[in-house]
Amino acid sequence: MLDIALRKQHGNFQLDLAFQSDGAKVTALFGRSGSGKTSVINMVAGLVRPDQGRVAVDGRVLFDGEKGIDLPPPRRRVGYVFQEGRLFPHYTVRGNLTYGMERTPASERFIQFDQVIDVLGIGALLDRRPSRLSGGEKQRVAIGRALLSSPRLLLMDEPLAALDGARKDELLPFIALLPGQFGVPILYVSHAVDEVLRLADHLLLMNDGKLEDSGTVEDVMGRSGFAEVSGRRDPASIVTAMVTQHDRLHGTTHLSFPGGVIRVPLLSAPAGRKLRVRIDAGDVMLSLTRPTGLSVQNIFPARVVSLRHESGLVDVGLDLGCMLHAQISEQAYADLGLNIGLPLYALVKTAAISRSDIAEHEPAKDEHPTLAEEEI
Ligand SMILES: Nc1ncnc2c1ncn2[C@@H]1O[C@H](COP(=O)(O)OP(=O)(O)OP(=O)(O)O)[C@@H](O)[C@H]1O
Repeated sequence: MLDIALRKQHGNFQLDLAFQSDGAKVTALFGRSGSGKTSVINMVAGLVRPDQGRVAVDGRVLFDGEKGIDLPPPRRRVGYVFQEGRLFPHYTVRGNLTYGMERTPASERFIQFDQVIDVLGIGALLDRRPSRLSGGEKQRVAIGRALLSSPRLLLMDEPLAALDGARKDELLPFIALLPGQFGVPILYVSHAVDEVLRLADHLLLMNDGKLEDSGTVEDVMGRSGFAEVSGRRDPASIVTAMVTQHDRLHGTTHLSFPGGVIRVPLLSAPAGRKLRVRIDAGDVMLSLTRPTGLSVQNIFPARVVSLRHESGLVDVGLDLGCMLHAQISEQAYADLGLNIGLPLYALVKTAAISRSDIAEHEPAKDEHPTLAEEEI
């Protein structure tokens, strides 16, 4: 349980927010550059002192402005992974890894060296210096070093931002494994939608030093504040789905979800894999009758459950076993005669769902991420 309230004046910039995150494995702090994300985690880590506030992790108070509690960083039991590894260049990988471990009293160590090496796949790197590691390897070692201090909370500040797309895809599954394997919750700073989709349970949306929204990934990504901050056209729905089959002939993968079967562009994830799919509200069309003679493959019976008028558009909430949002014009709303409870059909074009809108959410228990040979 994270219980955080922070106030800080940085020149003209004022940070003022409070949140709690109970039971989440990964809490994502999402916002534009300069919204104050790094400042928040620096204050949780004890690297920056808030003007006022309180920071508690599982009931253990790390900072309380009123009570004069301000634990120094090493006593906070918080691990920190920075954007670019920040490994000690004069230590080998082994030296970097044991650094944090040796500073944690033996009675408080609950994460084992061998387990970290194994989960992060860094056994072959132990005798190398950081200068002989690729970007992805450096980050895995940095994660290992943070974990080996047996932290009660892991802070990650855009840990993938310095990596190219391929390395990023490779590291994401490792990060997804961490809370389950080590039982350490993560506060994860990002401004990448795909990372949040993949990793987070709880989402905090920051804007100009304030918390603009907070809740489950499904809820927050479905609201207009997130669309605005992430530069997306419309709000979106996040549906949870499972891979059922690949239709290579037609280049599609079939996913089962509460609304039926949705076809998306061909994926490599195996059958049975659980995914999150992001569907932009503007990509959902509505029809009062089941359409025929259309190219659209994804047609779902639905019922209107909410109508929200905003800036000349109507957000139509649909129940099709799960929630799906459609965004239509006032004209279309009037022409269709929409009202609450009306049965209709929701249509989603397969091609409108891009691969970056689909993320594995829970890694399969019996699988371990695989690594390609990395070029330095
Ligand atoms: N020590 C400081 N002194 C003055 N201003 C600061 C200080 N640290 C941060 N700021 C200001 O606070 C604001 C928030 O910065 P912060 O780094 O927390 O944002 P961010 O959301 O993490 O951005 P980015 O994604 O670019 O890292 C910025 O306007 C920044 O210039």
